[in-house]
Amino acid sequence: MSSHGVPVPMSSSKCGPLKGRADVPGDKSISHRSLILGAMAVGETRITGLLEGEDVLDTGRAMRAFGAEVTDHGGGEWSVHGVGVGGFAEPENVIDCGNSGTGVRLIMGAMASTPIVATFTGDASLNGRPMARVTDPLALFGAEAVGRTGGRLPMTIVGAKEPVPVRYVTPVPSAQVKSAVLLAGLNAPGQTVVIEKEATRDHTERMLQGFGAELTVEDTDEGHVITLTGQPELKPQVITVPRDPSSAAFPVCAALITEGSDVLVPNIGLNPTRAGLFETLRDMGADLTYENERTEGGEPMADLRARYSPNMKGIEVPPARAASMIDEYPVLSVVAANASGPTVMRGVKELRVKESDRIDAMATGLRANGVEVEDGPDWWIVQGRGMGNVQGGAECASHLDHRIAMSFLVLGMSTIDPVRVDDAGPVATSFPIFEPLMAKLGAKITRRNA
Ligand SMILES: O=C(O)C1=C[C@@H](OP(=O)(O)O)[C@@H](O)[C@H](O)C1
Ligand SMILES: C=C(OP(=O)(O)O)C(=O)O
Repeated sequence: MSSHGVPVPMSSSKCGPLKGRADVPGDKSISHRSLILGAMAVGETRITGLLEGEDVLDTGRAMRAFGAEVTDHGGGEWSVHGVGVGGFAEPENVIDCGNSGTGVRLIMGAMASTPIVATFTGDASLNGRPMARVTDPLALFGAEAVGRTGGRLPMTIVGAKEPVPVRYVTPVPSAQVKSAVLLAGLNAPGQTVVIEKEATRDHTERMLQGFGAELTVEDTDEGHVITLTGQPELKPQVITVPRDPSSAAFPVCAALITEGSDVLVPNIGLNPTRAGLFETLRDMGADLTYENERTEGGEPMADLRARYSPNMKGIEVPPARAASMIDEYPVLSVVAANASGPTVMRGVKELRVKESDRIDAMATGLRANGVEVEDGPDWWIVQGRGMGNVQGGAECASHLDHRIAMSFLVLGMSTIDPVRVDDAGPVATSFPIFEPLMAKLGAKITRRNA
């Protein structure tokens, strides 16, 4: 569905080699956090390379509703004039976070320890996703939440009048939950502690330190212990958003399965909490190299070079790697379908509560296109058919999920018959230039009539 609610059906088919350079947009996780932390700092944060996808634009609008001045200077340059920790104003209207779990959960955290009331909603996908995972810990700060049955949006959060700091062990491996607690901890006096058993993306921790908060991270027997001292004055920052490894995944995987391809995806952050897919592809035998490796803004970076890799083998993906590639399993399953032998993915229950049930969405579409897939509550196995041997020819449902839509469009580049996607509109949430970028490399992705 486009943001206007009209489905955007597309199809993709075999094409000549993909060649050239793919400049993917800014990192979605860092873009959300730049706007939210900018709004909680005192003074003006400048942001270059912000992802101008619908998810992030919704977060920008939300920050305005809470009183920050958010200005688009054009060309990915933005500024946020923040109101300080505890300075959020009460929004006059409902906050619509669109399709974005990150947006709504982080913003709920950011306002939960301030004595204001806000009501949140989203699209049909977001309104079906679980929110108790954030409202449970936010209640410990003193915030109250009233939503629909099952802890679903629309939901009203009554911020704590006298917030208290919290010690919280995250029950699910989720950077969104961790971040919501840390952002709520900003306006609680004393130390808020979050403990996670499995490390998840650490952008909130790094950025909070960058904004001047006192935050320490320790590895202990209990897990990863993050301690934040509340009520700091956050100092505005100048931020250059790195390009998004989760978006880079699509041209990289497309190149690996399209005959003769050689694609360069420059300036990709390889923070170990995000780089699991690329390691996995290399373990499968992909011709994927890191060129020009360097460190920028404290983050490891490289240019990714992906070449057609006809002899990849299925593997058992280490479950310990799941959090570092959680958004990349759908497109990995497309590569797995073109590898030889089974690819086994375990410890991935979280895939069932994303924009769609991603195991079910991919398994159904892959099966319809001639790939054998088995699945259980927290695992799935894709039986690889060998490069170029997937039949294709079926229509796949994207279920309002950008990553499902893009994954099936990548699948169509390798199949014998074209693959159709019922609605690629959601791609605009995270990768608004996906279509022209892939076309420039040589992909055949076309819009169809509904
Ligand atoms: O914190 C973030 O920016 C994100 C965390 C992940 O979600 P979970 O924390 O729910 O796993 C990921 O799927 C999402 O795309 C972005
Ligand atoms: C899961 C995702 O996003 P979110 O949770 O922010 O909707 C994603 O981008 O793959």
